[in-house]
Amino acid sequence: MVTKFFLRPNPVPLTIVSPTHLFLFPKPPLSKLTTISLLSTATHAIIAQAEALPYGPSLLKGKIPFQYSPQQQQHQVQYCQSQLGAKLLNGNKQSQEDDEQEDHGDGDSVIDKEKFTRVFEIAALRVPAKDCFALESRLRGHLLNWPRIRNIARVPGDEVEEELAPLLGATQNGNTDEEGNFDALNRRIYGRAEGDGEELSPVLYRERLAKEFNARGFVRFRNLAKVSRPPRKKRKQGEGEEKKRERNERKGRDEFSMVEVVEEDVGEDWKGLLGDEFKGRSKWRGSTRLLLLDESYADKGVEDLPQAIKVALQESMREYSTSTFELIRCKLTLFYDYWQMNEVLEALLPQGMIIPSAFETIGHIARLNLRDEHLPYKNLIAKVVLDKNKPKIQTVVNKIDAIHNDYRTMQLEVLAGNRSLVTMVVENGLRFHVDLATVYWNSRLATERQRLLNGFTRSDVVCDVFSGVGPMALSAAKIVKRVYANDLNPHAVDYLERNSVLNKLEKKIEVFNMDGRRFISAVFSSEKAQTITQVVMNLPNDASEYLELSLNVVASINRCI
Ligand SMILES: C[S@@+](CC[C@H](N)C(=O)[O-])C[C@H]1O[C@@H](n2cnc3c(N)ncnc32)[C@H](O)[C@@H]1O
Repeated sequence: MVTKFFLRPNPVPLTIVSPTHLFLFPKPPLSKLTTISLLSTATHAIIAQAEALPYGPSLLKGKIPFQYSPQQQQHQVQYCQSQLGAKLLNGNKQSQEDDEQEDHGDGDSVIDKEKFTRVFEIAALRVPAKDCFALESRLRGHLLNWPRIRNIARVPGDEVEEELAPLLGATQNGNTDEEGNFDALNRRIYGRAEGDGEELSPVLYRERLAKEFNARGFVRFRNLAKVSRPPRKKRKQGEGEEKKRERNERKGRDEFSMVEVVEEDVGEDWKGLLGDEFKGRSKWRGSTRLLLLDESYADKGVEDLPQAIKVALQESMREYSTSTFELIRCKLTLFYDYWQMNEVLEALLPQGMIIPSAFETIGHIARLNLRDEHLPYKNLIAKVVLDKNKPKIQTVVNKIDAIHNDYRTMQLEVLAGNRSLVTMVVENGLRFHVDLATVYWNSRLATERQRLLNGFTRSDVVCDVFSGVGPMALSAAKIVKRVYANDLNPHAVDYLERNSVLNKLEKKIEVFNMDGRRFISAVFSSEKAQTITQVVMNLPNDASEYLELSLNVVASINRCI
């Protein structure tokens, strides 16, 4: 049974998770065991606020939204301590083996994603939906501005169907008030308004239209609005009320974050901020949105909001006579999927350990090159790499040994994801099928290959002695007259042939499967030798030997001629 838990001598106290999903922060000196501390029994466990934490979201800030009973906590601590003690005493060996068996390489049982959930209390302005974008750009400096979190948030029930607004007595488009204002204005200027008897003269009528024309909303020009606006996306057929409700419930939540309202309008004194103009404004009953405010306003009242917000709201009130605002308290929850790979690994790996952040991507495969110190956490690391790089990455492998064999294939261990090592790589506009279990591939050589290709011309004939699956030979075939490609590995030759067909280059390439020495002798003793202008040899360890051979062969041929 795998049991893992945090033990970390840093300002974050131990957080207890489910009994089967404890975290391991292994091998601190025994004296550090005393740093285990428990979260309070309050409904929310507050992570200690480390001093001078950086601005923005952090796993060291916020609250953990779940907690265990004191008995459960006690049980967990005893369990953790006994496990850790056992691990330390046994040199961590046996437990590690157990872990590996249990993990089956996918690390799923190692990471308790719930542990990465953090709740942040923030304040938000509830504003009319139609004003939200304008206000967002005006107030940007005072908004939350957290990476990947939209400043404009949606919550369930924030959308009111246009047809429903009048039933709610709302003045969503300001019709009632505007109508009244307009009539009053007409009466003041002309002594009468529409409906008072006489028809308005064409001039007055035009004047009225001009006043009513609202470039944003086409208030009175429904047909014009229809022509100008792009058609609404048609909802999928068969999507019923059920789906609609579901969509509404999901509002405010995506895969990595969720916004919930916890306290409705906490701004009693809007008049104090916005002046008498605000007095008597009825509550907005149309569609609304939340503008998430900077974290420093989390517990501020209306009176503490800065002047810039006041000015922006006042202008919005002037422009839209019905605008109204609310200051509300919200909960922003960030889930495991929100955090970046390095943040998650930093939380999981022991303090001071270098966080593995680089890997080579070969098609859908991420290839790690883990250090020895990482090996006890290899499944954990691989799972995080997989989670954080999906869907592009489907498999995570680790290079387990230096390349020793003739075919230059790597010894790879699949740590997470699907086990297929057959993938497709795109390089230089060409597609290459590769099976990392049987052939050589190194994406890092792409630049070097490009450097060589830049020297080739249409009149060249290229001889690639160690061609592998053809990254050089096929790229050259796109440019030059003819390519002779050879490899000792039959799998590589098989893929080379397939790849030449896949890229429609089979007519320009001739493929050989023999030892490089034989290939050189054969090619240079045939009539092909007369045409070859470029020879590529990519076999780092033995290339010099082959170069010598090539030169000798060429020299002897020249002597014969
Ligand atoms: C470093 S890889 C380079 C492959 C290819 N040029 C590339 O960049 O992907 C070396 C290749 O040489 C092949 N090889 C190794 N020894 C060989 C030999 N004696 N004769 C021919 N090919 C050989 C291996 O199978 C391997 O595909």
